[in-house]
Amino acid sequence: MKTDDKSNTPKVRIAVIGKSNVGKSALTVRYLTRRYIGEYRSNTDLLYRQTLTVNNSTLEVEIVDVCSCDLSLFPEEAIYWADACLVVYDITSRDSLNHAVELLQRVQQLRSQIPTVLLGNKCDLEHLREVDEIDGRTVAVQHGCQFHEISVAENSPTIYSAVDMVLTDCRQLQSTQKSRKFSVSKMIGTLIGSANTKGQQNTSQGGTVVVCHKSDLYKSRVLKRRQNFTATASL
Ligand SMILES: Nc1nc2c(ncn2[C@@H]2O[C@H](COP(=O)(O)OP(=O)(O)OP(=O)(O)O)[C@@H](O)[C@H]2O)c(=O)[nH]1
Repeated sequence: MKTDDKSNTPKVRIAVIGKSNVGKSALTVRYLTRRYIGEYRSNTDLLYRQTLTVNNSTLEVEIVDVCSCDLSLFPEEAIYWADACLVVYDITSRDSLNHAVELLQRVQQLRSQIPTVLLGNKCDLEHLREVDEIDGRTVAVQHGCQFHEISVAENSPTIYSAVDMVLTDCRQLQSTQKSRKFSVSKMIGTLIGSANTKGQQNTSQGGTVVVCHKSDLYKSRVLKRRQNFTATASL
């Protein structure tokens, strides 16, 4: 999570990944708009942006709905870009859980600390179930992430609580990182005789959904992460 460049509104970025047809787009649109879009076809990644109030805090939330057109391509840029990750499978497809396991392994290799939630979607289709709940839960435990079964079609309340919880986790992580950074800069400021007094404006924004391409955002985000890494390593 980061603070928006133009305001003090904290920003949280979520990547939604999973096999094709598991309901990633339906989930993203449901969470942000409370609506269910049954048929949603896209052959590109889509970035949704909306200002939300979560647990009494205003957040600018960006969600990238990662296109799964080419399953052999792991969405590395999206994972570097994100603060949290939702991995979705379809309880009526064993293959989709297997794919989710591969994704979770890659996510852990790249970003071992990133808050992650495994979601088993379409639990309204009980008669077509191929994946028992315990199987999904076991995978989640093995990969140290949260787990929920949901039905985007039936508007499970768990959709909102699960995403709100991961947003809250991101905020807490950000606060910890901020206070650590603050004490380091304060210490350096004391040493060289100038405290960091950089001012910030607070202009919170309203709530609309924006759909846009994200390639440039990814580039700057990945670059910033690499710079942060160098800075942390050198301290
Ligand atoms: N029964 C049922 N169908 C669902 C549910 N969620 C999504 N679907 C349906 O599953 C299909 C795929 O949903 P999408 O949201 O397009 O899935 P996706 O993962 O974004 O698919 P790609 O864009 O191919 O990656 C659509 O026909 C949805 O209507 C659900 O909870 N229950």
